[in-house]
Amino acid sequence: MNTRAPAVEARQLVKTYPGDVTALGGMDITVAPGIVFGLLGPNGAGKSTTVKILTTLARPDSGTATVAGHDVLRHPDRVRRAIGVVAQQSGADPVATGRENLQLQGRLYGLSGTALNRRVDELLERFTLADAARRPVKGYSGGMRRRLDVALGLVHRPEVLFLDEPTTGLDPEARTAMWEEIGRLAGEEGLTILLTTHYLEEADRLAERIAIVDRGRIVVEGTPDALKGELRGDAVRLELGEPVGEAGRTLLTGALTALPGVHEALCEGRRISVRADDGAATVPALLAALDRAGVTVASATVARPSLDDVYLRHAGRRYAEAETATETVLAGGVR
Ligand SMILES: Nc1ncnc2c1ncn2[C@@H]1O[C@H](COP(=O)(O)OP(=O)(O)OP(=O)(O)O)[C@@H](O)[C@H]1O
Repeated sequence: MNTRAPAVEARQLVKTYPGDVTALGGMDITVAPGIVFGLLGPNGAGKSTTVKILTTLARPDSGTATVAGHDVLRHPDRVRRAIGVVAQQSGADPVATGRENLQLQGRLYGLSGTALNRRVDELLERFTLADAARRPVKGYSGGMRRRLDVALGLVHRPEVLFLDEPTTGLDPEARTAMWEEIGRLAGEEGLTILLTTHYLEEADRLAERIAIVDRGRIVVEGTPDALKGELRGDAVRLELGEPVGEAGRTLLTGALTALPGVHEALCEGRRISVRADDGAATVPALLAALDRAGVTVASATVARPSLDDVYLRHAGRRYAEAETATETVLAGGVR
């Protein structure tokens, strides 16, 4: 059992932005030291606001938080010494070389002389940037820039590293390389990593524990396997010929959950999600029940539970829908 104090502890963080936007509505997080903790949620869920508060860049309206044992409101300077931050936007100077960027960052943290040079060389090597070290950053690929950003966040050997959407905007190859890099970092010298992501796959792959954020709160937290394990059996998804109305929905879900081996059924618009012991074996009975109810089925698929199903269960909507809903809001200029 891990008896060390939490690396990050936030209690009931509330943050409201002008225009009555509640970004955080009582956020609680506890991150044990030495693990990769994933804050997973769609755009606008409140992940960046949480990171800003924990990294002392914003103040909560109420609530408390400690990072590496220091109170973010009372001792922001101590927190800043103990953390590394890799923000969504690169902090590197594009005109300076990779080496110069690292040297400047090191100096800001009080390193100098051979200690600084040694640390810079080590990081350039570590992030496979040694060959590009003398080239201006503006000529780097997206993946190289991101690796430099992470190296910059590590110059002063922080206890806690914040990675805000580390792979957003990277092509699939660079994303996989970054995942491998983060995986390697995780095993190192007790470093704690808090990463935010809106990629289900990223959280599943990297994080030892995941907290799902929806509308400014944690809706569920646990290991990826435990979260998926909550959902017994297979997920069966049925696409309907036409949407089902409110009244029909209750009748249908009642009829489907009465079938043997079916644990739950959720109907939203044209889609029915069913959880069943043996998905493939249950499909014929599901189709027959829907046929009896006069509902036409366009397609049926069987899958192992994914984090998307966990999100649906706890947030009450599909992950992709939550993302689209936010995009609509953004397109409307509300943000
Ligand atoms: N400076 C601001 N002024 C007004 N509203 C804001 C501001 N920053 C964030 N918000 C709003 O607060 C909510 C939470 O935003 P936040 O950026 O924390 O979410 P997020 O989960 O990090 O999303 P993203 O992945 O897009 O960064 C959203 O509704 C957002 O529009």
